[in-house]
Amino acid sequence: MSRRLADILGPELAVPPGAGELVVSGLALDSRKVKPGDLFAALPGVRTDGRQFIAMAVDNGAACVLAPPGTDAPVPVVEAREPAAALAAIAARFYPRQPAHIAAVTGTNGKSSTVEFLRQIWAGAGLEAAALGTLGVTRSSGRTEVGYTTPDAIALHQALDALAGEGVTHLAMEASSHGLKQHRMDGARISVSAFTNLTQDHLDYHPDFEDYFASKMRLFTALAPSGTSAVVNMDSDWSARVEQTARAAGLEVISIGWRGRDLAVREITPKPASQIIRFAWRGAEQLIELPLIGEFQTANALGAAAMAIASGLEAQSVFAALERLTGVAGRMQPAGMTKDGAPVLLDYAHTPDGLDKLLRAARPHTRGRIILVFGAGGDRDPTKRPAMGAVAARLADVCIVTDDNPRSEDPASIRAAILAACPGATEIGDRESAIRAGIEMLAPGDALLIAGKGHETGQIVGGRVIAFDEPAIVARLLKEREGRS
Ligand SMILES: CC(=O)N[C@H]1[C@@H](OP(=O)(O)OP(=O)(O)OC[C@H]2O[C@@H](n3ccc(=O)[nH]c3=O)[C@H](O)[C@@H]2O)O[C@H](CO)[C@@H](O)[C@@H]1O[C@H](C)C(=O)N[C@@H](C)C(=O)N[C@H](CCC(=O)O)C(=O)O
Ligand SMILES: Nc1ncnc2c1ncn2[C@@H]1O[C@H](COP(=O)(O)OP(=O)(O)OP(=O)(O)O)[C@@H](O)[C@H]1O
Ligand SMILES: N[C@H](CCC[C@H](N)C(=O)O)C(=O)O
Ligand SMILES: [Mg+2]
Repeated sequence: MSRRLADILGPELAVPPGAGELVVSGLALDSRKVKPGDLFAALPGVRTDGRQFIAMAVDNGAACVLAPPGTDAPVPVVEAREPAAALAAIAARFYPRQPAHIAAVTGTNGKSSTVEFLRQIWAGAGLEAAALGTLGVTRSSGRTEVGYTTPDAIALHQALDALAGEGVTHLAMEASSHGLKQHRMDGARISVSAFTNLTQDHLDYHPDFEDYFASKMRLFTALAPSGTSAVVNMDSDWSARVEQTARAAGLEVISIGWRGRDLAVREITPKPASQIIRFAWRGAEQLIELPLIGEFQTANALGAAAMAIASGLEAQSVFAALERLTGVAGRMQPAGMTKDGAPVLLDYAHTPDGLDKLLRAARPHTRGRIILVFGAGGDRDPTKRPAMGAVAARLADVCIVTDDNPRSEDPASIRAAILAACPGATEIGDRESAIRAGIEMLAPGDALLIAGKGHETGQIVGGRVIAFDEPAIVARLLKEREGRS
């Protein structure tokens, strides 16, 4: 695919002198991936600056460079004061097709679940639907990985174009705070947006909580067109400010949750494998049975339902669809049970609030003890480690602290930071051994929760990804236990 540079710059960027007929054959933001004829976007980064790699990009055949004003290069330079935002606009023109309806979800927790539930509701209504986020691109036919929750502008627009080309009309995507702050999805044409909740995460990347909040709010203030609907879950501490921000941006707020006005939750009754939810939709009482456990899954399912209605589906058929939802990979995922029926559940809780919600979700379903195996990621917000330890100490009966993607850090010091706030916990660094210990402890009535890895298939140690198939490991260890008894 090739395009004239002049055709992909749009009105806001000037064509460099002499580059009027220049043809660009691709886009790249990593000099190591530049191919002959590409436009190389030299973006300022956290660790370094893309401008340092212009020479490498040109050596690899870059035809032109996108960079801040005043950048020198031996090829034409497209100057942009905000090169990341400019790249998003360029990528949207280079890869012009997008699904007609794009729903975008932001918040600390619940994005992947909400977009997957929305995809299921749309698909059940006969629409060509997809979800895009941490789990990759999901279609009814299966999943392909994308590596990020919100991929970079080039990868994102390539994916949007390909999905539209395959006939996808309805896409639900995750808007991460990194993605929003780095303008990765500024070129996506959003028709409905949503906010789930806001609690601590990513304070390694965001200088403070206000910056984290403001980054999330770009979805409403900069991306969602005025007049479109924004679904706001009202049950988090930040919801009132979120609602105000959305209204000020000219969005039609649909407020949901216990404190919601459009969709007001009245009562949730947990059953062994489901929950009965009584709620009002614009004043009319509704009663449904959601075939999933955990109150947080109710919040996500109702958020998806409100977005589906905002996208044009009829409310009663959407609520009926909630009764057919299937669980999201790695979120409260049953992974087996002992022969006495003590369950093992896998979950992706990796924040203090995620753990809190997970442990509270499991409690009504557990007669005996809740045994929790968890860790915290390396090269991620270190301040969430003791906070996660404290939540675990408060709400689990037995805690086993283990490793979860130590990346470049010393795993023992990550565990130590958790253990400092989780005094009674057992420390077992090796994740498989930690799971084995949890399984060995299970008595009738107990439940084992294994948090942090969810759908992930590897343990990232240093720069290496070591295969770690948690469902298969749990199945094998349960079998071993049964073999001995
Ligand atoms: C913290 C963060 O967001 N980092 C992203 C960011 O990297 P950076 O700012 O550190 O980049 P840098 O190393 O300073 O380099 C600056 C520029 O020079 C370029 N470069 C660099 C080296 C080189 O040899 N040649 C070259 O051209 C880089 O491509 C980059 O454009 O820009 C890079 C290029 O797009 C991303 O790959 C990188 O993601 C890193 C690997 C990452 O781990 N990101 C995670 C934290 C992330 O984005 N997560 C969010 C949220 C997850 C969630 O909670 O759901 C997500 O959306 O996935
Ligand atoms: N609405 C919610 N409120 C609080 N915690 C939640 C909620 N939904 C999910 N969680 C917890 O967070 C975990 C991750 O959920 P999910 O993957 O849907 O969130 P996410 O926002 O996509 O996360 P990520 O930032 O990794 O993309 C779940 O496994 C669960 O433990
Ligand atoms: N999207 C989150 C996922 C964390 C999952 C956990 N397994 C970890 O590695 O910390 C992040 O990249 O911060
Ligand atoms: Mg996600």
